[in-house]
Amino acid sequence: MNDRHERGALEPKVFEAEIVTDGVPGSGPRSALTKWWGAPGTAHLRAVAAYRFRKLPRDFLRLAWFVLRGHGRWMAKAWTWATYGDLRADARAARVASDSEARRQAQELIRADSKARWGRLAIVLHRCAVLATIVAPVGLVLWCVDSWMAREDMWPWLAQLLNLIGTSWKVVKTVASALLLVGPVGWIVAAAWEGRDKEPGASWLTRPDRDDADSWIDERMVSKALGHLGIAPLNAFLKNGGELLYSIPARRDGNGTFVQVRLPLGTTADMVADRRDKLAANLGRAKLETWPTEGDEAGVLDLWVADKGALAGGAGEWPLQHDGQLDVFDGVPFGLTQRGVVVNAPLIEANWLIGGRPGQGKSAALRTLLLGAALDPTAELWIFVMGESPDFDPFEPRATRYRMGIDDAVAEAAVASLEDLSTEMERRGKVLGEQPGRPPKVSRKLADKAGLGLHPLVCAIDECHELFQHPKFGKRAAELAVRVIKRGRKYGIVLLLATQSPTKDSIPREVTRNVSCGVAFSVADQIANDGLLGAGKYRSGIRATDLRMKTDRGTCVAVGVTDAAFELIRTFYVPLEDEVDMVTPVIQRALAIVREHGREITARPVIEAVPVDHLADVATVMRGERRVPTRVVLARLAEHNRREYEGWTFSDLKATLAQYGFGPRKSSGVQVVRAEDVGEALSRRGGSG
Ligand SMILES: Nc1ncnc2c1ncn2[C@@H]1O[C@H](COP(=O)(O)OP(=O)(O)OP(=O)(O)O)[C@@H](O)[C@H]1O
Repeated sequence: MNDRHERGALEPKVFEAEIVTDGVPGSGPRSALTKWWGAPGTAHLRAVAAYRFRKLPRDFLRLAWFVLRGHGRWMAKAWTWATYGDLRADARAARVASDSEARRQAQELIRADSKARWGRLAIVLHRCAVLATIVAPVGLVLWCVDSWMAREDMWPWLAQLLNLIGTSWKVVKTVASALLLVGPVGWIVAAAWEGRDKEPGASWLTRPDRDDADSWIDERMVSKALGHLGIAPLNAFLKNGGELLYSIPARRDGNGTFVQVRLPLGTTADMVADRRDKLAANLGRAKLETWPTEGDEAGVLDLWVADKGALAGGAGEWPLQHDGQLDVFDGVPFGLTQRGVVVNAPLIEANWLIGGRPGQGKSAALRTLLLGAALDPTAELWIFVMGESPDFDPFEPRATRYRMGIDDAVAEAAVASLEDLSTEMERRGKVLGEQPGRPPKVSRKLADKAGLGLHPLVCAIDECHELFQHPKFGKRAAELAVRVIKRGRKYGIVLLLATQSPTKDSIPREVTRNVSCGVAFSVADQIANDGLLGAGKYRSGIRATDLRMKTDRGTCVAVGVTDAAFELIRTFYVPLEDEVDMVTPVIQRALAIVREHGREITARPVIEAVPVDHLADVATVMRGERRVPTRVVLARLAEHNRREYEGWTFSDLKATLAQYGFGPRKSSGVQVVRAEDVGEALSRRGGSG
């Protein structure tokens, strides 16, 4: 801690002023030296050197401690080796686990190891003895000969041999005396290495490099923080000298630091995510600034830690507040991610579910998306507000459908519009099928062709839980919404839903399951969290429950908005409050853009339905079965196209089939429609048509 305080005073100062030599600025060797001295690289090196110099006494003590601890560790290792500590621990664990087989194996292994070790020692001693019995007499003889005879009188080969032995002995002596000097140094270095701090990272060497030093995060700190979470297997691993494996070492990632850690046996990422408060405290951060989530596997922890205070403050002004138009195919600027990057929220081929506690910014976020859509001259807007709220009033001139209120008429209008969207999908499907090359989905080019009616159609429903829970229209609204969400994406039809209450009773499960973009502002519990972001998100650490009411207003957790597993987004805010209305000017601009492009905004009260093909519908609801009872056919038809078939009776079905030359038949006492008859009628019609 002290390091940080001390450091501030010694922060490098870079003097940029040039020295004037002989009246010529910036010339001469003195100037070059000054420049070099003041260059950022040199200044940094000086800062590091000064920092290390100040730390010298502390480093010395630290090193001495390492040497001492290194010896301790060696002794412990030697003791473990000598007493078969590892194998004994295995045997103990097996006994505790009542695994007699494993225990027997461990004991056998101890016996076998001990035998092998003594055996090896015996072999070495034996070899030494053999060598001594050969070398000693020969050496003795040579020594005697060399003592009693002059070398000149010896046989030449013997004299040469003795010379060689003499030279070798000298070399050995020189090397030994050198080793005697170097050896202790090597020994101390090895001991210090053995006794070093085993947490990874050597950031203490270069700490002044970082201008965010007081919010320092590196592998060392992360290991320390993880080691104090109270997770038993992780603690045991670290206590036994284990080192965490960093598959991605600490690296700058936007306004924070990212690391990926492979957790040891018995520890999962969600165990860490469950102790997020502690982890945040250990890292000296607010909870919101600490994001432990599950990586590719349950045992891999992705940890992103924001720089201190980096997430405070809003996202700033919406980039399109004063100027510019937009192509919805490119997305709408929505906010800033935790990394400080602008999120271009996808609208085309996406559906949104936005939720959170009251007053946290849902409507404002929905408004931002709609403002983006409004600035695309080809986009059509339908807006339904299921409550008495003026949040979207300024959109009225730009929207082709706008209804607001708590009365049943608004719910009815919203359901009718969802029906229309369903019909519109069928029409668009047909139009697409008629285009050259049968494109699979609406593209920008097709959307621009005014005659085709394939332009982006964005339908927003605020407080949608009121609609889905409506006693009369709720069920139908849910069915239709699911259909639009599942199939609308190909046809440029987008559904945006916002709600205060994202529970399974208020929002149909299928809606939650199928929306591509989930946005959660501050939510109360796991149910609301997973209702908006998807099942299992809370468990894996993606939690909007940690967003604080009021303090984090305007900040949300979003999934599906980018390729990342989640984003923490500070949303842009286009104010619409008591006396400030920045929305209307944008809408005015949007209207001008629409006019500039020669388009018109006209209310579309009814969408022309594609003519219904009864025979084809009957064929569809046969679902490949040979015989289907007429009452089942009627039920399936109503499900398939409620508007057309809801009131149909047996007589209607019979009359319609009669037009195609067949009718229901009796089989096992019930009236059925036969697939054969339908097939024949279809082929007859195909032939005649
Ligand atoms: N991105 C933001 N940045 C700053 N302030 C915001 C942001 N979004 C919303 N607010 C503030 O929060 C207030 C409430 O926002 P909003 O009406 O969107 O909330 P809500 O969640 O829709 O509430 P309710 O559920 O009651 O409709 C706004 O009036 C504004 O003051």
